[in-house]
Amino acid sequence: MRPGPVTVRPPATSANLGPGFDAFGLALELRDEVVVEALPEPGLTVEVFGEGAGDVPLDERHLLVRALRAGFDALGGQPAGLRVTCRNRIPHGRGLGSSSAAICAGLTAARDLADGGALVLDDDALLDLANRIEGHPDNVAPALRGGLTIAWTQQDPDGPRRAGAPQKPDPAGHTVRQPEHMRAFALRLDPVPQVAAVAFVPPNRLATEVARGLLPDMVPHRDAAFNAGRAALLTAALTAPGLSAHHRAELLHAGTRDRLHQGYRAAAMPDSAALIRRLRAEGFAAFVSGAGPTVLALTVGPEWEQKAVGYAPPDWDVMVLTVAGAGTAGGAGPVSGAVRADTP
Ligand SMILES: Nc1ncnc2c1ncn2[C@@H]1O[C@H](COP(=O)(O)OP(=O)(O)OP(=O)(O)O)[C@@H](O)[C@H]1O
Ligand SMILES: N[C@@H](CCO)C(=O)O
Repeated sequence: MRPGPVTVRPPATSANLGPGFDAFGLALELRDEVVVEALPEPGLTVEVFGEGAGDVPLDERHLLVRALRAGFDALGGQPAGLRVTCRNRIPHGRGLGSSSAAICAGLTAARDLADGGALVLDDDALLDLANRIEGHPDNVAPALRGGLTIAWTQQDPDGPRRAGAPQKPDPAGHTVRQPEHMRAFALRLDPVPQVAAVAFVPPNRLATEVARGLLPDMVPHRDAAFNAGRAALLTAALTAPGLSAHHRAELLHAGTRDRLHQGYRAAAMPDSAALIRRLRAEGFAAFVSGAGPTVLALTVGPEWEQKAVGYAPPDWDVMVLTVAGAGTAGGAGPVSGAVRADTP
């Protein structure tokens, strides 16, 4: 075990993007910064500045600490002591992937501190472990890899006893929600550089668990077929080169329609639903970010960004965010800003 400290900077993420429920995710250039140090003496110190300060627990229940513990378990052992410092910018419980950022930061820091960590927990195993803690892969995939990701789970080709993944919940309460025999995968794509996002963040929170509880067990076949087509269209609208801005904006608008989750959740976020209606009526590709209540509008240039910002309700935060080319664990795309650096 290296003492560190190591610094990791996980990006915010927006999941679903309209039709890609539990599959699509986009990494956004808004990052938390986490410093983790392994100490020779027993004990745990957690400091939180910014988002979540005074709110999240500062002990073993802290989500990032739980991810660190799960990471160290998978890597073969816990350090004697830990010091964790979080400088958070991603708002909590708003649909911008704060919980995934914490999980991915914890796992990546554990891997960076462990001797030979990347050999034991490679990028695929890291994604799978992150998904086991989060419960769905669409935020953790872009949080780890950056860019636009399409995530899915399928039967583990190596069987349920593959090394590096926890087999069951342990007494310390490290959550393992995904069935053991299922494994998470993700494909990373690069949106064209013109695409950015305007995030409208309301003052109120909506917990993902609550929003998931509003979804029905069954949906009409025609709605499933509708979303499948729009999801395919959105992938092309985000990545196909050579489209005019006007044509791309039209395709993004059509490609961000959804019938599988937003309608069922609208009553829990009526202001978000109203803002989406206004933005879409003006041609913006607007949708609920993740489980909400943040509204995201995909844009195709500075004029669109500036116009969209004007729709922000008075007491909401509004941010123009570029796509993050690099995730917590690196990424193949263009990097805006340092992603990870060992603190001297
Ligand atoms: N950086 C963090 N450190 C510790 N706990 C966190 C952190 N970020 C999120 N959490 C925990 O996760 C909760 C928010 O998770 P939740 O999944 O409801 O929202 P989200 O991740 O912000 O949104 P979404 O999953 O829809 O994108 C917080 O209330 C807090 O308990
Ligand atoms: N796909 C998840 C994302 C949560 O961030 C949901 O909408 O519940």
